[in-house]
Amino acid sequence: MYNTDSKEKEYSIQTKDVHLHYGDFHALKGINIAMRKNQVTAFIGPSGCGKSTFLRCFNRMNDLIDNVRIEGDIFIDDVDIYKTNIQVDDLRKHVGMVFQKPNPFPKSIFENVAYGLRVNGTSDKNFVQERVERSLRQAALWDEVKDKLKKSAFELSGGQQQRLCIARALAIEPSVVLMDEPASALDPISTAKIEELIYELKKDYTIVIVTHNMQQAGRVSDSTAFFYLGELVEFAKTKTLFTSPRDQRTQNYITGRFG
Ligand SMILES: Nc1ncnc2c1ncn2[C@@H]1O[C@H](COP(=O)(O)OP(=O)(O)OP(=O)(O)O)[C@@H](O)[C@H]1O
Repeated sequence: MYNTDSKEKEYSIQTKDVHLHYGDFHALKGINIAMRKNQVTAFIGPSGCGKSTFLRCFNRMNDLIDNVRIEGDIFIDDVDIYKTNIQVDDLRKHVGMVFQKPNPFPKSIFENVAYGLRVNGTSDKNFVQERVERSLRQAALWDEVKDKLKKSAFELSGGQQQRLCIARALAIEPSVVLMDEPASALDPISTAKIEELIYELKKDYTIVIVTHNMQQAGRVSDSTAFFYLGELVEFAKTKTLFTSPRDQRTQNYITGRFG
């Protein structure tokens, strides 16, 4: 159903006039954006401006919240994910997510990565083995864990656990990976590893990352979107947005005048 042919497609995520209300509160106000395939897009903006809310729209995580109303269109690889009759489970196989705090399951390292494959009914042992290894390599964790795959995921450090969660997201071969402040709970060395990893992963995936850290946005992203009070104020190539923003509000934010 999803069109992921890289030759044909320029954009992986496109939204048209997206509004989101939490009850009476208007959290997203008419967001239009087109995010390129195999690029990293960063969402920045002061606390409460709607970055995570917008990110959660892309895998329909907001559906779980009471009183949410979403209007507009969100296309992921050409499928309108709110209007087409799709299974949310299928969408989430296509759009993986990594959260702020590492959240491994109380299982072994191996089983954490194999989890999505097992849920999808994959039982071929060799296939699972290969996919787990490949995902751990992609997440730059294989060398650190290859001799202890049967150990509990909780025995890993916080930074390793986060890379394990990235491997778990990659194992089911999504097209898009959403990351909500993936390094904010980590020390500088682990943060650097996650940033390198994000840079590597864009060869194979489209990545959207929410970050409070403007230096991080500058290091890892190709394009940056600045949000303010539920509006998308400015979206541009990262270098352009940080060196010559068009909007005064962006200028104020990146120079530390608020937020
Ligand atoms: N489940 C919810 N119910 C009601 N309001 C919510 C809910 N989740 C978020 N909001 C409100 O929507 C607005 C946007 O929140 P959101 O978490 O998307 O912002 P954010 O930019 O990601 O903030 P932060 O950087 O602090 O994580 C905020 O005013 C928040 O209080």
